[in-house]
Amino acid sequence: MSSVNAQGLRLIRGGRPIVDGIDFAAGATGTVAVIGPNGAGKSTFLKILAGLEPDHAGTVTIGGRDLQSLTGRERAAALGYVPQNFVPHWDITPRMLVEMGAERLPGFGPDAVGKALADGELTDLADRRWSGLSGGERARGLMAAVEVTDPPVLIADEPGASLDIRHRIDLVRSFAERGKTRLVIVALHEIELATTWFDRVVVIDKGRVAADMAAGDLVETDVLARVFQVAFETVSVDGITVARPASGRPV
Ligand SMILES: Nc1ncnc2c1ncn2[C@@H]1O[C@H](COP(=O)(O)OP(=O)(O)OP(=O)(O)O)[C@@H](O)[C@H]1O
Repeated sequence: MSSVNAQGLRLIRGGRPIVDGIDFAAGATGTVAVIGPNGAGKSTFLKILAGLEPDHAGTVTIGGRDLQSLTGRERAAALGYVPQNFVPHWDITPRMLVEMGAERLPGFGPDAVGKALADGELTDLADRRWSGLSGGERARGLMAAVEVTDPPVLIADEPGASLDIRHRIDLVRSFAERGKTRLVIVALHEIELATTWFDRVVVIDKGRVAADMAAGDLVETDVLARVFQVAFETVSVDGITVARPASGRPV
């Protein structure tokens, strides 16, 4: 189990700050949704947390250890990262990808690979080439390759973007379950899913944190309308108040 602590994150690209002073701290368990408009800096923020943008300013610690000081193997044990875009360099199969995930860490055998493939409903597709898979099947393969390592910290960048509604709900449900014992940080665009299934929502706008609060508190504020420039309404679902766009009306 690992807490995450990030202080003073800043990253310049193309001569401008695309992450512009983000502080973020999370305990060893829970679910955090990262939302914000296109280009707000969500992916860049998650890449910094995953150790993939080493030229950023500021510090990131995982389990109290500076991320930059970890070896590749230690980092692989500390966190799992699901990128927004993944293009394999050769025509890999889901089984090969999951095996590569499992091989990164000791103690994982064929049983774990088979279970991860089954959990992703990929058993029948396990040996099909990547080029022959649909977008959603690829997304499930990618998730399976990270989940097989059962990382203490799971960071995922729009992992449900190409999934149909059932698989998307299955995915957020699995994040909610995982968040009981692990830390899960997910960027996504579906405000309704973010406010329904995640404990906490971080809203990023123009490289900064516009709000960072419990989902139930966020829906009572005007932050969503201000940041997204769309009117939102709240509805009560199973005793949880969630936000959804009010028929796409602009603010
Ligand atoms: N290498 C780069 N050079 C210049 N600008 C960049 C570079 N990488 C990212 N950016 C810009 O930084 C901003 C933040 O990008 P990022 O991918 O983090 O946004 P995002 O919030 O994840 O967006 P989306 O919702 O569209 O996925 C964007 O305006 C993007 O064009």
